[in-house]
Amino acid sequence: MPAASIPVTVLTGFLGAGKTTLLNQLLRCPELRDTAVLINEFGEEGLDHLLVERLDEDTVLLNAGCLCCTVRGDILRALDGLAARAAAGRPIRRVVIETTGLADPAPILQTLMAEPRLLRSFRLDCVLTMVDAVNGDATLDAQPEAVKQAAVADRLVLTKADLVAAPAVAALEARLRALNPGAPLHRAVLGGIGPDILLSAGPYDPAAKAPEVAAWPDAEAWATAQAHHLGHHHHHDINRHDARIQSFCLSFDEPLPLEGLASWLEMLVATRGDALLRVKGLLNLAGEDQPVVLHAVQHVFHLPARLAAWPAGHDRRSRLVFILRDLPRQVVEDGLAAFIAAARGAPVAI
Ligand SMILES: Nc1nc2c(ncn2[C@@H]2O[C@H](COP(=O)(O)OP(=O)(O)OP(=O)(O)O)[C@@H](O)[C@H]2O)c(=O)[nH]1
Repeated sequence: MPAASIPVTVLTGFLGAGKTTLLNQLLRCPELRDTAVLINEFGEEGLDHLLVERLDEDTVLLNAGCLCCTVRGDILRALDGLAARAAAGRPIRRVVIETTGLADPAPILQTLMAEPRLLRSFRLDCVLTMVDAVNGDATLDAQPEAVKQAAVADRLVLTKADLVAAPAVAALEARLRALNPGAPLHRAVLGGIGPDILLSAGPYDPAAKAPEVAAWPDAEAWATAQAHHLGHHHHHDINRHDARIQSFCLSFDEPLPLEGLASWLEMLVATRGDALLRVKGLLNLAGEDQPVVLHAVQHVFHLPARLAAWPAGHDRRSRLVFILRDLPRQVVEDGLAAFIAAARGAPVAI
């Protein structure tokens, strides 16, 4: 491993756990200047690249998709590009890869630990896994990738403890400690944690993990070799995520009435919160100059936030990204259209 290799942090955690919130806070710290960021989102069209506040030439978007070979190819290409820029004198002191919330982290770890040309310039430093105190317990029960994310972590960060009673937080922390006894467990409310969470973590040591966890990246290498051998490498591996999960983005040219949108979302969260893995919106609301960001995570509808301005270079259409389990797109489109039409016929209150 060359002494000058650039440390890479993998930032993971289930949908809506608070990864982008933490990243935005960390990227403001002077200690983390010269950090490049790779963002991978699930679905055809994501919004994270618009919600990460520092968007510059060192922020790279990976093609949306599950973590099959296609996305791994993107990671390789993106890291090659960063290595070339570092060699040409650009100060890149660290890389953070924000994975999709549905990502099984093993393919990324395997790529980072075993790809010879990456090892010349980069070293896997730390896997930081965020767990949401509101949904964490249910998510660990239902989603095997969330268990993997927590089990491979070097550091665990529990978020949203401000929304949950202390005994439930303590029970979830006990579960996480049992799942990954070696990883220090921190808490962060709205991304409030210092840069040391990244700076003092690495290097990643698979030998320190439970034996079956340490074996995951190798199992991954074997599976990849098989897939290539079988010529499957351009297909999504549906086992990487549940085939019942789908993602899509709806966009709207005209400003939306907050009233109709909010009543529809409240209804959806109340009746189908189980199906609503994630909703993210960047919205142009009628009567508002600033864009409004909206987040729902399963049964939790977070307080909408205003951004200071529209992201540079992007039009002002509203976009709503959905990640749903067992809820057809048509049901969502029809319900939303009906609520919007009803609200447009009525006076809009902001
Ligand atoms: N109350 C509270 N809300 C939080 C906390 N951390 C994050 N949130 C909110 O949770 C919502 C989702 O946060 P994000 O940072 O977008 O989550 P993410 O993990 O990047 O989401 P995906 O990229 O979809 O997986 C936002 O509305 C945040 O403001 C926290 O500690 N407390």
